[in-house]
Amino acid sequence: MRLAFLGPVGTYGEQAAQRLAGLEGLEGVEFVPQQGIRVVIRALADGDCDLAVVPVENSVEGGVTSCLDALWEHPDLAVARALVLPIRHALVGSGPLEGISEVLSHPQALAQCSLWLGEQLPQALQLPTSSTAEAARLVRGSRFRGAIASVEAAAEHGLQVLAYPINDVPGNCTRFLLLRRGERSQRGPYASVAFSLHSNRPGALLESLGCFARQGLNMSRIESRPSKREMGEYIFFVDLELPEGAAPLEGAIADLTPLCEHLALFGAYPLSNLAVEEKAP
Ligand SMILES: O=C(O)C(=O)Cc1ccccc1
Repeated sequence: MRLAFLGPVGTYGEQAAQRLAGLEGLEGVEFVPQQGIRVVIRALADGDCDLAVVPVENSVEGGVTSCLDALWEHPDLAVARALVLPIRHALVGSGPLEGISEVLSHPQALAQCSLWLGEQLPQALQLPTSSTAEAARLVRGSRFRGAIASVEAAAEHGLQVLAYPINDVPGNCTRFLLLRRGERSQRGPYASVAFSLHSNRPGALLESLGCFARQGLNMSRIESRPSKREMGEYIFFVDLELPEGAAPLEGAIADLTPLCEHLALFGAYPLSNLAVEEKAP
């Protein structure tokens, strides 16, 4: 079984992929690194891989737009499982810290360490890369370039840890999704849906959210993305907590369908939270 993840080795995506494969009880998985989040999803959609792991939301920076857009564009893909991973960034390189004039990393990682960078390396140029581990790979052999990546990525790419932890928010964590092709399940403790509405009129969104409220479904997240067709037209992404049994979700979807131009259920799935486990004594 081939599993696509955001590579190269040493990304947070790889950590999440290994955990998610373990939680699914999969054995003999071939982990296949890809160059970007959209490429990860394409590898699954095109049948080159059987599974894919992508970041969907960060506790500090919010939704990963490329992932949300890709889910909307690929009705053939389903969410099988979710995992919340604690994210602790390090500045890695061949040192010393004072000599670093360029910092490379994934844009999310640069944003998650922006206060630290402003205080410790205010003059350093910030350069975006396709992933944190790609940044680590690129700074190898340089004394003036550093990367923001995990401690594991530093070891993987033969670099020193120059500062750790450097994320601005101590509880920084990211939710990753395990995706597969095929039917989208309606049974599981969490569900993700997205919809666009027929009409832009007073109360239209309120009416649509009422479909969840009437079934007693708690929304754990709501986010809107531009439809990209017209200014002011949106797609709403909603995560729901499902009580035992699928009936309330079926009821909500049945009520919501006539209000929507397009409605997609990405799947119902289990979620594991390693950030909570980390906090437990
Ligand atoms: O680049 C990585 O390591 C990723 O997996 C994407 C990412 C970047 C920053 C925080 C969480 C995930």
